[in-house]
Amino acid sequence: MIHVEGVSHYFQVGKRGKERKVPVLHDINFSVAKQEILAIVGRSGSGKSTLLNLMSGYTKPTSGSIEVMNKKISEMNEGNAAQFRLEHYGFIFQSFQLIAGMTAFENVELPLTLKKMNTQARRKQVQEMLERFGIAEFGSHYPGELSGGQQQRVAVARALILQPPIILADEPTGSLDNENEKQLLTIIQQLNHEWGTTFVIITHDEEVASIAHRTITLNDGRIIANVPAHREIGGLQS
Ligand SMILES: Nc1ncnc2c1ncn2[C@@H]1O[C@H](COP(=O)(O)OP(=O)(O)OP(=O)(O)O)[C@@H](O)[C@H]1O
Repeated sequence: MIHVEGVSHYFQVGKRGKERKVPVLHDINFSVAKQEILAIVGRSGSGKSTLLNLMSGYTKPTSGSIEVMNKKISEMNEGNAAQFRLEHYGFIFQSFQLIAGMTAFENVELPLTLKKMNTQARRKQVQEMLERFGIAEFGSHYPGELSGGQQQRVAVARALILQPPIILADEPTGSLDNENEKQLLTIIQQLNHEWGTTFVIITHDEEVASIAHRTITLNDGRIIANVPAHREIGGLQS
């Protein structure tokens, strides 16, 4: 599904004439299987978000290649990478990233509207998604009228409504309390099982890593561990 091969990356920082290179990732190699839940852990500054940006095609690696579903995203131009993201990825962030001026229903509906799906089919699909996520009664609420846990469920419903094959998540439970975190992890496991969605999740949180099929640990831009959990991909997890 995803193959990261020999990826190194540095950022150029400083004023013109005084630029210097900041190496961030060094010779990163790993693959993600279809329907796998991969957790990426590591200290602050170890390169996790940079790696996710490279996998999503927002950043081009200094060297090495990243292939996603048989396409080299690391070599795509901006337009092709944007199109690729629309068709293959859903994104979940710690900060939800909901549109404040739209209701919960409209936020979840947005990807379907952009896809020009007809109104009736759209409404039905959004309603089903809100029900599945236990937030149907809040459809008419604006994000500012929802709790953090409810907002994150809206954000996850929006990320998943087009059933993308891959979800990239950056600290998805970072703003949630224990109860909301558990609910979100249950939803992730269900969709992973039911729809075969592949998840790559950056996390500081051991609870999140506990639902993963494999955990990669980064330290100073290097993979220092790549450890499978003894849990079958595609199987229902306890
Ligand atoms: N655009 C940039 N320009 C220069 N340096 C950057 C840039 N983005 C990230 N860095 C540097 O790259 C290193 C890795 O950052 P990154 O955000 O990938 O780490 P992280 O593991 O996700 O950290 P955190 O857990 O705190 O989010 C850091 O030293 C950071 O300062």
